[in-house]
This record gives sequence, structure tokens and C-alpha cells, in this order.
Amino acid sequence: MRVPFVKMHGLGNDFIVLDARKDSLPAMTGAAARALADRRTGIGCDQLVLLEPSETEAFRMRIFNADGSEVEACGNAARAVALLHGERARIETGGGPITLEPAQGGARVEMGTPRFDWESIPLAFAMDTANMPVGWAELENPAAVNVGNPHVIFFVEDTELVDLAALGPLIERDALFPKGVNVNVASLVGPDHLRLKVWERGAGLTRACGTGACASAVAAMRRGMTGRTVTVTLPGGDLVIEWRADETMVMTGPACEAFRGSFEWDDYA
Ligand SMILES: N[C@H](CCC[C@H](N)C(=O)O)C(=O)O
Repeated sequence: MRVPFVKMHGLGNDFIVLDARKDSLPAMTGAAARALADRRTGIGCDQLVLLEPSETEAFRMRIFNADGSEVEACGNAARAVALLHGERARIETGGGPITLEPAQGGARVEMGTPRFDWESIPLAFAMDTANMPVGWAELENPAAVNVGNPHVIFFVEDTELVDLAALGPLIERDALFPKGVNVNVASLVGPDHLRLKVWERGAGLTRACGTGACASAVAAMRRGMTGRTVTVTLPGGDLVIEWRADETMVMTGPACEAFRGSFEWDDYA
């Protein structure tokens, strides 16, 4: 079976998008997602995004990391899907409903409400998630936030001095995080301006992480480091995160279609 795809990215965090909203596709498996994500023997991506019909919202967005794990949320993919869909829509995700719409040069996504209690991250045991009494090498006293998916955030003087390629996988798979975790290293580089690097659960170092930008911005706001609208500079570029008075987060930033193609399903299933 020949399957069409759209290759997209948000600040260089890249996706294979499969659209099964009208014509159904064979059931996606972790193994198929992993094979398609392989940058040498497959199409290559950080995440595979599958659009399906929904009983409750305009449609459903499912997300598979490059390692094949299916996860709850992906901020950059939400902006790419907004561009593809072409109009404002409230959609179903594993992390809860979000509302996305195309905006000048990209998209705007209402990302839902962050959760801070330790069981919602989740953590393996009770802990103050605003300032956790834990550390790995020079990274210590992080915050933890669930923004549909789990994030731990370390605030440091200079993100460039942190060997995130070495520390990221250790923290991602630490027993403190029963569902794994996305590892964020952020520094305050100006008023309401963070610099951020992310080791993503199931994907490793990426050029940008939309949910990581949301989680890190909210964690900084909780610590009184910034106001309620923050620019987050990632290796791939900038996102603007607003934490509204009603507790919902809004992320605005670029999204891009790179190319379209098709593949033989049986070669990857
Ligand atoms: N690695 C994430 C999913 C992708 C998130 C990221 N690409 C974004 O833009 O939010 C996780 O396992 O929760």
C-alpha cells in the first residue's frame, strides 16, 4: 500500500505527518514508527505525527517519538499541523484537547493547563516539584511540570556549558520518572527571555521542543524569574509563551512544510 506523507518542522524539530482523517491507514506500530524515523534507512524525523478522526474534537493528533514510543503531546508538531490544517481547530491529543490555528509565518496553539503535583508529572514519590532536592552532576534543584507530557527543568548560568548529550539520557531514564522525562536546561538571558536546550524523551537532542519551551517558561514564572509572557530561544529559533490568567498556556512560533512524498507501507510495517 502506497502511503503519502508530509515532511514538516517547527524550528528544526522535524516530523513525518500521516493524514488518516479521510482515508484510513494500517494500524501504526512502534516498530513502524521507529523504522520510518530512522535517518538512514527510513524517511527520518524526531517524531511521527498521525492524524485520525475524533469522536469529540475536530480530529485527533497522535505522536510517536523516534524510538517508537507513543506520547501525549508535541508543541512543535501542533504548530505544523495547524499550518497543514489551515484553520482554527480544537483537536484531541493524549495530553488533552488543544486549540491550534495558523498565524503569521507559523501558528498559535493554546496548550492547555500545566500540572505541578508530583503524581501528575509523574514522579515515583512525593516531592516539591517547584524546587526538587535532587541532582545529577552539576544539574540540581530542578522544577518539574506536566504540560501534556512530563518535563524536568534545570536553571543554569549558561546552557552552553552543560553536557546535555551525556546527562540527558541518564536523567530521562532515572527511576524518579516512572514514565521517563524530557530534560530541559534553561538560562535567563534577559528580561522575560530564556535560552533553552532540550534532551527529549524518546528522541534525544532536538533543535527545538515546544512543550519544553512551555514547561520551562512556566517554571521560570513560578520562580518569579520572568513575567507572564516569555521569549524562549532554542537552538532552532524563538518561541513566545504566554501563561494566561486562566492558567492556560499559549505558544506562538514558526512552522514549515519541507516536502511531500510517499512510501510503501509494507517496507516499514
Ligand atoms: N519527546 C516528547 C514528545 C515530543 C515533544 C516535542 N518535540 C515538542 O515539540 O513538544 C515526549 O516524549 O514527551
